[in-house]
Amino acid sequence: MSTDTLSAASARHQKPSKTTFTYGTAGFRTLGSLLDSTVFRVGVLASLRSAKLGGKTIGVMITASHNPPQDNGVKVVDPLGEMLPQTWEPYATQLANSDNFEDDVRDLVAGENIDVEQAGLVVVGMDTRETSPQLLRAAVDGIEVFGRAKSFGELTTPQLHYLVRSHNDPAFGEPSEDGYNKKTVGAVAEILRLWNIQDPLEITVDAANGVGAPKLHNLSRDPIKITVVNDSTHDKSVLNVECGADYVKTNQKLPANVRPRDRQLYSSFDGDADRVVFYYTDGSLFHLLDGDRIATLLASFIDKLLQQAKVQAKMGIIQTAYANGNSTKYVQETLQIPVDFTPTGVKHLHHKAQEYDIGVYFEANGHGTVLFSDNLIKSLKNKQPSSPEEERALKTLLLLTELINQTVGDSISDLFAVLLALRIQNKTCVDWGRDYIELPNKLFKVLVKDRFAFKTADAERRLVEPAGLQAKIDALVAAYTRGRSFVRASGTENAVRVYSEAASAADCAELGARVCQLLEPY
Ligand SMILES: CC(=O)N[C@H]1[C@@H](OP(=O)(O)O)O[C@H](CO)[C@@H](O)[C@@H]1O
Ligand SMILES: [Mg+2]
Repeated sequence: MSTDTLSAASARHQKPSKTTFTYGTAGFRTLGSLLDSTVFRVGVLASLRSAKLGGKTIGVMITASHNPPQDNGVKVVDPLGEMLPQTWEPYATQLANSDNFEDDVRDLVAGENIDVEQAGLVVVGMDTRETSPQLLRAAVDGIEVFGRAKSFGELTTPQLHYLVRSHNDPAFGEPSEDGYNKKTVGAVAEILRLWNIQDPLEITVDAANGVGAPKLHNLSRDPIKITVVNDSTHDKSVLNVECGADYVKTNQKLPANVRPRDRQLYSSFDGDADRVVFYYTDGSLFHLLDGDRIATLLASFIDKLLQQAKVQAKMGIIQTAYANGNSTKYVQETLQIPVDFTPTGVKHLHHKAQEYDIGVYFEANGHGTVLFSDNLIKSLKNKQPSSPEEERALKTLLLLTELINQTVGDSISDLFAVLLALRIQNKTCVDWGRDYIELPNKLFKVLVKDRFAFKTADAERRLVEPAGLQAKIDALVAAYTRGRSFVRASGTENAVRVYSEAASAADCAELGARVCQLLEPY
């Protein structure tokens, strides 16, 4: 180990005192001004991860997604574009907080039996935040202690995942941003051609003033026509402010600067473009089409294609406790597709989805994707169609496996998949909104002394600690028709979240407020 380099480099990235860092639902996330040492250390960890895996390419993404402009964050991406395995998360947390960094690195190297000479490439991307460029430099500094860094500058999070995967697996696509664009636009164009659709795919997207904006501009070429609003990435103070997928989903209202025409579809990305939600207005009414809707739309579209292609496949939809109760009912009773529940955070949903031939996973907030198993792709490729209809369905399915990001939720590819599903099925946004009627639901954020005191079970739907609290929630819920409420600690913010739903909006608000009151002593 080049201890001199490690100590010299780490001396340039002093850890702030009195701050504890935790690798949570989506890596480290806090004020950007506090993160220099953490990002440097994550850089070191990423190159060690690469060494551990015999030199495979690893990714580091600098972003705080939908968080406010002053925040930032960092996460590590594994070779096939998956999240860092949970067994390595404690190493990340330990190194970030270590007062004996060099010793702890040495212990990790010995404990995991890592040959640091094996450290290979780490690709790095960042969102558009003010602190991102300096944090990117800290990451590179850390990576270069043992390995090699390649910075791609501004990227969406899913583009970084794509790049990691394509560096390790050339069949996945060209390892460049241009390769990502070509793969995406190529699949869209080919699907439109198969279905003889002449008009381009058109929509207005609120890009949250984030990195999705320039990336959408790059992609907006024949046959894709996108109008981007909230695309001010130069003004660093407006990222995610009164706009973006999280704002629209949480407040259930239009973002700033979108002036909709009635019954027309609009969409919002989050700050790093891995979440997308849709909506339309009808008079004074605002209709949100969230991640639950995207899952049902794509699953039913794919199901139809499977039938047309005469292909048998095991499909499942993966949800979290935040999925609307009526979406679950619709999937189980009308679509007759099995539903699984996992804890919050795409890493959990992603793993569950891998158990199916086709695993459709979306968090209600619009973060998700559709995974196709290698076996299924192989059988789609090998199948000899016996009619033109069958052939078109088979080809469309194969192109969807190219279009839809197989590594992580991706606003851009999800956007196109949704627009294609609607267009091919001649379905309007109003039809889509009528698939099922959502139960009124509300999300609350409660500040508590210690969010880590809140421990859950049953895919986070029940509290096991603090003792006795779940029984009180159950007693409240029992009084409301179709009532449901649960409490869990956020993994990205210093708060506890409360979710409520019920048959009427008034009941939903009252139930949620009462559950929030139960948290006052904590
Ligand atoms: C209710 C909610 O939307 N929670 C979000 C949020 O996690 P929390 O652990 O709830 O803070 O951020 C995660 C990362 O983006 C996302 O995966 C998750 O769905
Ligand atoms: Mg995000």
